Amino acid sequence: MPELVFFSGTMDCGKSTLALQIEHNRSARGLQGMIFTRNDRAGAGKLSSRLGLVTEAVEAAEEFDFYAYLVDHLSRGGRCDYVIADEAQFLAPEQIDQLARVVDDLELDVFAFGITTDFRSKLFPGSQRLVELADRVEVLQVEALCWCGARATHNARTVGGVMVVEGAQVVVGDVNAGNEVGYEVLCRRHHRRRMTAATARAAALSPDVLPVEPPVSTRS
Ligand SMILES: Nc1ncnc2c1ncn2[C@@H]1O[C@H](COP(=O)(O)OP(=O)(O)O)[C@@H](O)[C@H]1O
Ligand SMILES: Cc1cn([C@H]2C[C@H](O)[C@@H](COP(=O)(O)O)O2)c(=O)[nH]c1=O
Repeated sequence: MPELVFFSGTMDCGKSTLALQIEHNRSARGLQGMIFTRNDRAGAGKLSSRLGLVTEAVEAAEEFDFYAYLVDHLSRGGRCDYVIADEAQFLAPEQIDQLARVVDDLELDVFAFGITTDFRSKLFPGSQRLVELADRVEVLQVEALCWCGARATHNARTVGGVMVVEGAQVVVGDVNAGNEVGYEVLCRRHHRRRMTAATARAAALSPDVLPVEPPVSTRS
């Protein structure tokens, strides 16, 4: 039975790498996939992973219709055995509906990859629709870590090194970027407290932070 699967996680947890692995393993067995992406950091029409692998993809822009594109491709005698859609958080809800129709009416597996929530910890509309429609939601096994060592579950945006909670939902960027706009993955506790690795380091070094004395009753 073909499925719509949503592989989700924070930034930098290996989603694009897994997309490339699924593509590799299936094409090694003679299957032919159609790869789509939107706004990959490597540029239009690319699906790239931080491990250095990159492959060509169809750029699914705003008005792109996945169902119509695939019907057209197949009716011209083209082949497609499965579909991969990376950076699926950027897709419009209607485009996710099209992907579900690809599964149900064209009987193709669709593997979608994306982050669930934005820098404000709000759902991206595309991810919300995926959670609503997917046959399965898979959280990636390789966990990205917060600076404190806990599992990172949230994405923070920094502007000039400072965590922000206001701004446009979509700003293409990277972790460890050192650019004006960057991203950092954090656990919920530190996302709530707006404590990035840099602010935690600064607080630890600050002379304003006094060493904490244990309560009198516990002193030996
Ligand atoms: N130099 C490296 N050596 C080993 N693994 C790396 C290296 N750089 C990145 N990675 C792995 O790649 C992951 C990021 O993969 P990527 O597919 O780009 O993530 P995503 O698409 O989820 O943002 C990191 O979590 C890490 O496990
Ligand atoms: C949190 C957040 C992220 N983005 C952008 C930044 C990157 O370009 C992608 C995520 O890519 P990855 O392969 O999962 O690392 O999304 C954004 O536009 N808005 C956000 O809030």
